[in-house]
Amino acid sequence: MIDIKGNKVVLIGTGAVGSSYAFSMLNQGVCDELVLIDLNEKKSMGDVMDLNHGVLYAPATTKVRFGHYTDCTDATLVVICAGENQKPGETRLQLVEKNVLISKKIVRQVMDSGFDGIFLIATNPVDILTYATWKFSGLPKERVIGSGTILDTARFRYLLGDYFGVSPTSVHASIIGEHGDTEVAVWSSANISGIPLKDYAARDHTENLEDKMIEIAVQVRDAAYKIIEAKGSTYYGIAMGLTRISRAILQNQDVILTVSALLDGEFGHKDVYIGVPAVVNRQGVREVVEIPLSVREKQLFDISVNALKKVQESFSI
Ligand SMILES: NC(=O)C1=CN([C@@H]2O[C@H](COP(=O)(O)OP(=O)(O)OC[C@H]3O[C@@H](n4cnc5c(N)ncnc54)[C@H](O)[C@@H]3O)[C@@H](O)[C@H]2O)C=CC1
Ligand SMILES: CC(=O)C(=O)O
Repeated sequence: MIDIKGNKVVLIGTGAVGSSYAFSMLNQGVCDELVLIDLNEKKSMGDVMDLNHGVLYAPATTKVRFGHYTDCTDATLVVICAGENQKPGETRLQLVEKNVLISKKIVRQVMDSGFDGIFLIATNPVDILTYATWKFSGLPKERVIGSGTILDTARFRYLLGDYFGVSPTSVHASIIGEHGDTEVAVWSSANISGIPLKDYAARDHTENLEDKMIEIAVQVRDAAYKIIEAKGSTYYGIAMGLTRISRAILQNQDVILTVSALLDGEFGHKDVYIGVPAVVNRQGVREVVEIPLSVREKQLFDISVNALKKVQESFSI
């Protein structure tokens, strides 16, 4: 059983994604203590100093410090953002070999500390890396979570909100499947405050909704490629998505988020970590929520599962 009092988070990997996550956590006052670890110790130490100089202006006093793997012993949450990122034009799946090796070393050191909390993984390809962490750690599936399609869903809701002129919080829609090229937009249940998209669009949007839907789904799928082409890597969006998941865990929120969770029969699949809506709380993933899918969406989801399983099977994880 996880200690429900402590709110200690250990972050491993303080590159662009990790340091943005640390900044976001500090700004939202989500944890009591945030420990930073990276192979590049000097960079982490610099980040610790820099972040601490902002604590005065944060909503809560988070203790930020540089640390080592022994700090994981009593951590509630270990967040892994360490590893290679994509170069322009590279897919997430092309990172798999290098990042699985890095993950193996990191997870071993975390587990050697006696860690008995929850892992949250961001390193790409995130679904495969989450599966690898689950296998390497030996922890129950509920306590190993990947960021999955949290970012893709945020991109989707942002673009739909922008198109329809409403806040993304009023858009209810999700992206499921691989965090990558085979992800699936769930149009069949997408709605704006309960109103199906086609009915909402009929009010004042004259454009062909089908064409717009295709355009938005492509924009979501290819967003990372565009950002990487423009500035080298993506980090703010995922940092805020990771903070949202961390808050759901640390504050025991029972909130439904699209994260990478292990399927155990849900959606007709087993033994694969993939982006799905799931109830997240202090125990990790409480349950996967089997939202209804159209026949076409289910076919696309199956293709996504098979794409991940193919990569999974090519490794002796
Ligand atoms: N899940 C998602 O939605 C997203 C995932 N990512 C992924 O996050 C990962 C990190 O990306 P960036 O921060 O941009 O990369 P980065 O290159 O800026 O940072 C990576 C950090 O990992 C550290 N590192 C490498 N090996 C390590 C080890 N064995 N132990 C400890 N630290 C180690 C490096 O020293 C470096 O500081 C990539 O795999 C990237 O693809 C990025 C954006 C979104
Ligand atoms: C890099 C990445 O996975 C993303 O921005 O979606």
